Amino acid sequence: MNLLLAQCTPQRETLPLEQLAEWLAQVPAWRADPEHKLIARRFAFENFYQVMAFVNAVAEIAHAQDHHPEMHVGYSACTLSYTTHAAGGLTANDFICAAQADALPEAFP
Ligand SMILES: C[C@H](O)[C@H](O)[C@H]1CNC2=NC(N)=NC(=O)C2=N1
Repeated sequence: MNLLLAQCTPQRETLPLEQLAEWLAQVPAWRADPEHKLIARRFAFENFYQVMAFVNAVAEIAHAQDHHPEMHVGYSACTLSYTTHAAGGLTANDFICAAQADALPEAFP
């Protein structure tokens, strides 16, 4: 699956470990928690204007994909985490949105 072009669909089953490893390798800046319930990445910026532009772009991805992150927003950084509530863990939807967030501009990649 091309994660950048993919569209989220309703998911109720978490991913098998093998698939998880393959997609984690495609979004290397993201970390899974030890229980593989979520993936997270910190994005760094020069100032709050850049942070909020990023937050709004991530919101557009969420609307388009109907899949929604947790966002921790600070003055010069935003940490995103994705999990699929309906599955109780990680699904394709989390990796699709992570890959699409990776494609947004970042001040300090
Ligand atoms: C019907 C709709 O697709 C679901 O409620 C979506 C909305 N956004 C969601 N976002 C996330 N992160 N997990 C979900 O299970 C989820 N479910």
